[in-house]
Amino acid sequence: MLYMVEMNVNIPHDMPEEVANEIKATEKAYSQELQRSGKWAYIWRVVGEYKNVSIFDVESNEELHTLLSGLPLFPYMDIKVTALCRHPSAI
Ligand SMILES: O=C(O)CC1=CCC(=O)O1
Repeated sequence: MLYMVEMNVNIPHDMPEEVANEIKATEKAYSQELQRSGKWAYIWRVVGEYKNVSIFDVESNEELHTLLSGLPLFPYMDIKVTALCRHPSAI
């Protein structure tokens, strides 16, 4: 099942820089492992925003929820999930 996931990151301004950098490094490793597995199929930066648009290819809503809620930045993100299916005009 394919999903478009929009993640808008809002790290609190009063979070110490070292703490934020550690969380971002852990997030990067977590996301790259999922990218290597094929479950996190694409990730793009949205120009001019601390936001990404990603495509996930997972088995179920539950699996997607588990992966997203395990993101180290999860407590600091607004996440919008859109389920996708093949367009009838796609070739
Ligand atoms: O920087 C972001 O958009 C948040 C994020 C998700 C995966 C990652 O490595 O960073």
